[in-house]
Amino acid sequence: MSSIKIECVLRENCRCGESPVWEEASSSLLFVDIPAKKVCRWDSLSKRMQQVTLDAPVSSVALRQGGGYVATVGTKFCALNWEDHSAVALASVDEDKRNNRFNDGKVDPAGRYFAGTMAEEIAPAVLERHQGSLYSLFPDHHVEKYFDQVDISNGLDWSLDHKIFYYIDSLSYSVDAFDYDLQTGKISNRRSIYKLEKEEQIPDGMCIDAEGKLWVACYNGGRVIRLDPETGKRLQTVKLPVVKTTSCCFGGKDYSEMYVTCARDGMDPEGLLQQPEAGGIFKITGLGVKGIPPYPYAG
Ligand SMILES: O=C(O)[C@H](O)[C@@H](O)[C@H](O)[C@H](O)CO
Ligand SMILES: [Zn+2]
Repeated sequence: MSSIKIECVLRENCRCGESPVWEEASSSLLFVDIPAKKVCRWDSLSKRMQQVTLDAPVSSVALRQGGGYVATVGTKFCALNWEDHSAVALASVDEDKRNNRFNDGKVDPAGRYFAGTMAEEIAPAVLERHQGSLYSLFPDHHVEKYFDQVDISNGLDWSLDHKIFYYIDSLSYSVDAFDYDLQTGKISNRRSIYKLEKEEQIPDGMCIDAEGKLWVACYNGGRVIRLDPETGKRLQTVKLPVVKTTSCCFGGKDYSEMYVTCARDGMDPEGLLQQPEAGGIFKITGLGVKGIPPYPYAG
């Protein structure tokens, strides 16, 4: 039996921490704080934090083949230069929707950067409905749109054989799957593989483990859950000492640790007193399962 340990490794007070990504080359965790417009990089060896502040909400970050990063900033896919703190737009979406911004994003196994949009929130999960769409930025910088009518575009990942794309529109309270064509980047045959239970609250960020099972961070649920996408069954629940858990990824040595982001926005003063680590970065060890490395953007 493995014994699970949960530890707040960085008390960062993120307003809305999101998009954790492990960078093996520097033993660092990348993540964003969306409303604070920040991309952060925490060196797990030196415990030092670096950050770049941009001029619009930054909702996801990813590695870039050949160095540097890409990020979704406002409604733009951007290339991020860590040295000079610059963000250069590679493509723009939703230009007719002034109140929209990107939300979660991740790179597919062929190096395309997938990310979806949403209307800006008035309060957490309070927003104009059906304004979002799902897009991907191809390595040649052209953008393809998959569908619209999304409420809060969130967690995404691909099966280990690259034949299935998993996706979460938070307000559907469902984890969905599509058939995936890695050659073309096309998706088809949408179906639900898991409906969240009431106490699990709102599905947010997601990642896959080396056994092909899905881990979903439950916003307002204070937990990550492990799902078997084949049977539609929940296999495990890991509770955290903060309620607004937003996303998760594997990292550390051999991807044997899980990192979880969370939010402070939307918590009342009493909640913040009870959960002083809200907005921090959590590390879970002893899960007994590993993750896989993140794919870098190929453009
Ligand atoms: O990070 C996100 O995905 C959204 O931008 C957040 O605002 C919350 O997670 C959402 O409100 C919960 O559904
Ligand atoms: Zn999210």
